[in-house]
Amino acid sequence: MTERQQRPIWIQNISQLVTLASEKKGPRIREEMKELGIIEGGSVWIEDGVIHDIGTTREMILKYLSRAEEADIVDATGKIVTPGLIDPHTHVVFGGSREHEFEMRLEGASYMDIMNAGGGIHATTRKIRALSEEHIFNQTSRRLDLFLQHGVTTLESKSGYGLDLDNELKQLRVMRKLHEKHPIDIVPTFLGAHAVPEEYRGNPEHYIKLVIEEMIPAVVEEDLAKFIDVFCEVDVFNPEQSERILVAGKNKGLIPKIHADEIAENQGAFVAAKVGAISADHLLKVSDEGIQALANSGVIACLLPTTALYLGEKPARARDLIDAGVPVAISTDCNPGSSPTISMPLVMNLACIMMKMTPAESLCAATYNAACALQIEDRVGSIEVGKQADLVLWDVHNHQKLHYIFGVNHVKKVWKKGVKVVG
Ligand SMILES: N=CN[C@@H](CCC(=O)O)C(=O)O
Ligand SMILES: [Zn+2]
Repeated sequence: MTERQQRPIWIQNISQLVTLASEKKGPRIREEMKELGIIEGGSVWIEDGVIHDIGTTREMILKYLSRAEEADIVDATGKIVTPGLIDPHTHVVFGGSREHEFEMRLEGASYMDIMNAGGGIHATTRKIRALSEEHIFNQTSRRLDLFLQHGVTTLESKSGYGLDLDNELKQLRVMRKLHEKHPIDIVPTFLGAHAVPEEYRGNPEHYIKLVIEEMIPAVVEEDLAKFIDVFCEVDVFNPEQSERILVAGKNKGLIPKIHADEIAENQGAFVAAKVGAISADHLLKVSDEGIQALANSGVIACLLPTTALYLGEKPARARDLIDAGVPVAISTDCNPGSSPTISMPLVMNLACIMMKMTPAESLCAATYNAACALQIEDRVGSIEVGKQADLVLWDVHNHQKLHYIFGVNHVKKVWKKGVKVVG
């Protein structure tokens, strides 16, 4: 059955329809992050894959009773509906796993020690280079199923485990195929500057030349990425190199993002502000001045609390960022080293528990502001007439409970473009 021929879906008696709708366009800051546009006793009519109408169940019965027989009716008594979650920072296309590094870290090794000794990103790079496209596709597709079961309907995915022309393109082509075949929408980011590969050790400038002169043009030529990212970190790419790579990408039409101030303060926030990045991600060690630079330039802070937890680091300063007027998004950072998780609901719980964000701020950060970090807020991230019908039905009475009870998957049903894909 094509999308055109689908029966309409009518969700009724929703305890809270959490729309995130607002007059405000663009990323939300400060108090705006708490405005959830809740309709108590809500109802949604979905038709042709889009949100056709919303209101209270009482209003919607008056409007749609005569068409009730055409529709598949869902009774959502005692449950809430939110926009599909959006994960704006993942490394979900990877091969193998790194549990031995987890044990090494438990015994005292640091993330950077392991990477500098040829593990970490380099270990996953060896895997990606060795595995076939088909194998990587199948492994990632199973991971995407789990994301979907946990309420994620769109995610960003970075390359950065190929670290040579062929294998970076291989990773990005897998993303394109997954985007076509899997219900989850994938927004691709080129992260060729994730590490200096082992064969260029001691020669970063030669690798940067390859990224700028060969990889970026090839990625753009095949239209394989929307964003460009760089791991701006002590012992990886310094601020000047990071800026050069991001500007080269920007000049070819890619939108900059940056791994900023994750392990050490490394001027990442300033680079983000200078190049006009859409987001600066991690920010565990950002300085007060760095926060101000982000606020002044409207860069979105994408915070990754599971990474801080997993690496045993202090969480990012979400409160200071929000108070300074920086829009905040949150993400899993799904990767095999510093955050092997697929759970945005866990990230939302931890945004509250570790970073003292309120449930409302957390939900905004995982939906609307996350959509802004991917520049797709015109079609997803909130429940508004005409937007894509990407919705989650949660088995909780109110949105606070979603954040309050943790370690449980509250997802009951998920619709992607108006098609039920979970439940
Ligand atoms: N910090 C750099 N990149 C990832 C980790 C990648 C890996 O360890 O494989 C991150 O965002 O945490
Ligand atoms: Zn990352």
